[in-house]
Amino acid sequence: MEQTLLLYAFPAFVVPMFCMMDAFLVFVLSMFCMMIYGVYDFILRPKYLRAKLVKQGIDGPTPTLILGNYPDIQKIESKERASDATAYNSNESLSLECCSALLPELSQWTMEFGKNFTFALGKTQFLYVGDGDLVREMSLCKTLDLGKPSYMRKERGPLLGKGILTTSKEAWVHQRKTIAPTFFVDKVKNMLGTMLDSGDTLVKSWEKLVETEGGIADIKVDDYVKTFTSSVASIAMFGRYEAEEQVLFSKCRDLMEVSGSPTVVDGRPFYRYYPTKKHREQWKVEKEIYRIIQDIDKKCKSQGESILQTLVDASDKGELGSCTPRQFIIDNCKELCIVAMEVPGITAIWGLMLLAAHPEWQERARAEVLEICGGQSLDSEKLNKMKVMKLIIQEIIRLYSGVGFTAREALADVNIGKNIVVPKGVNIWIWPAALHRDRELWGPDALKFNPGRFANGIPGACKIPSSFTPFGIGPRTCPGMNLGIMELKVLYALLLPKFSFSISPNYRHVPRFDVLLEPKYGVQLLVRRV
Ligand code: HEM
Repeated sequence: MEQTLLLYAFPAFVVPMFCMMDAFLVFVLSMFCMMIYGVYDFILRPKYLRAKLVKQGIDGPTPTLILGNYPDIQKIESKERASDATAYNSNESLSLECCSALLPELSQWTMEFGKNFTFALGKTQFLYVGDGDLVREMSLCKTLDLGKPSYMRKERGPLLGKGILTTSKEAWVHQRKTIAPTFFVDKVKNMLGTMLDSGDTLVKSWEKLVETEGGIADIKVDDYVKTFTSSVASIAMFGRYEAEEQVLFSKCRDLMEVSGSPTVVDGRPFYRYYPTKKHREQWKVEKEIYRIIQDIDKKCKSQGESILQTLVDASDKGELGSCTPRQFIIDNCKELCIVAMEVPGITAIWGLMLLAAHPEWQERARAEVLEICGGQSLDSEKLNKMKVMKLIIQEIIRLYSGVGFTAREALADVNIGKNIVVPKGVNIWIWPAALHRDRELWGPDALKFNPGRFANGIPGACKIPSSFTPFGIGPRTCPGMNLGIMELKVLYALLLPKFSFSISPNYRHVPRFDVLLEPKYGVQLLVRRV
């Protein structure tokens, strides 16, 4: 009897005890696994990646545990980062050196370790490629194992989402095959009419300003230029540029503004999840953009051909990766709006500043436009004949192409040329601003604005032509290149015959690198009628 009672009591008493022990064991085990994983992820893996690079002759500053080289960066930046320049003094020549002021740590490490070096931001190991020969090898590397860094999607989620700029492998191939043909030369040629109309609106508004200001207007050109690029982008994307699209592009600008520099660069891991004021603002604007694109999409269905329609058609076929069809449409649409407005916009703004600071080249370009157009309206044939303009645009994008880094992540071990194997997990950075100012590649006048250097093409200007990378490298080069160049040409060809410009005494020459390389306080010009 006693035995039977004990048998009955056994489960009632012991089972919960076992359960508690089980739960405790599971807890201890999972803590142990997490610790092991943490040690592997934060300490062993970065050490292993760094050792693999060092073994191949690529050295760099010694990282600290967990934080990597963040402490070094803070030390160097607090010493070296230039304070904002004062107003531009027209008696002095404009300094086109900006790398050591923007990211002094990269300049210092280049001096210490050579043009290629390795460093760590937290647990992420980087390979910085500043050597023209290695850039050339990279540009020949076609493997899909060179993808986009995962930190871009994590840190830039609200801004970029899962569109073409952040995806890799087969999902990227599908996005690329969908998007790139929409910017082929024949498609871009058809956008000329739109560009001329938008450019004409800009010219008329400056004419009015100059007139009301008594012959010379002090104009901050940024908003005018970005309205021009937004309207061109909008008509390509949606077939129209009306109130709703104007709100969309202005929200995209707000999102860029609140996005600032990525946290992987400023050193606060997991910071992106904190509901700070800035982050809440980003999440709010992101949602607004999502809603507006959805609304436009409903209306666009009846509008016929547009890039949005192309995205919709491709969203239910091909490899979407981790995207839902809706994300495929909306994230790509948002990315394209942002890129097509901001990058040619910022490049065109820098270009106006450079032309204003170099009246001799401004005059040559004006004379060429007047000679070729002879009072007639612009067309593609006339644009193609503008040789001086071509040189000027090449020099503008050499110095200030707007884009910060060309970034890649090795998604498997990747051979670059014959000598280097980049181990899986390493991020690669190429910095065009530094590469395009390298005296060994461009000669002693690398820091001068000299469009004439391109008179014999890129090989005549640069010792290793494939290290001229304003539009990136390899299979991921910019698909919007033709559109971007044509926008610059049209804008300058419309402005130059009407206006001459010089730099306003209120201009402050402070390049800023957040999402893109832009003029921190905008570009302010003194504009007169010719
Ligand atoms: C002067 C103007 C422009 C410049 C200097 C420029 C520059 C660049 C650069 C450097 C890249 C990175 C390439 C790489 O990672 O190797 C890029 C990518 C890209 N650009 Fe542009 N761009 C310009 C205009 C445009 C325009 C007008 C569009 C049209 C939407 C556009 C769309 C894109 C897209 C979609 C990508 C991502 C390509 C991919 O990852 O497959 N760009 N651009």
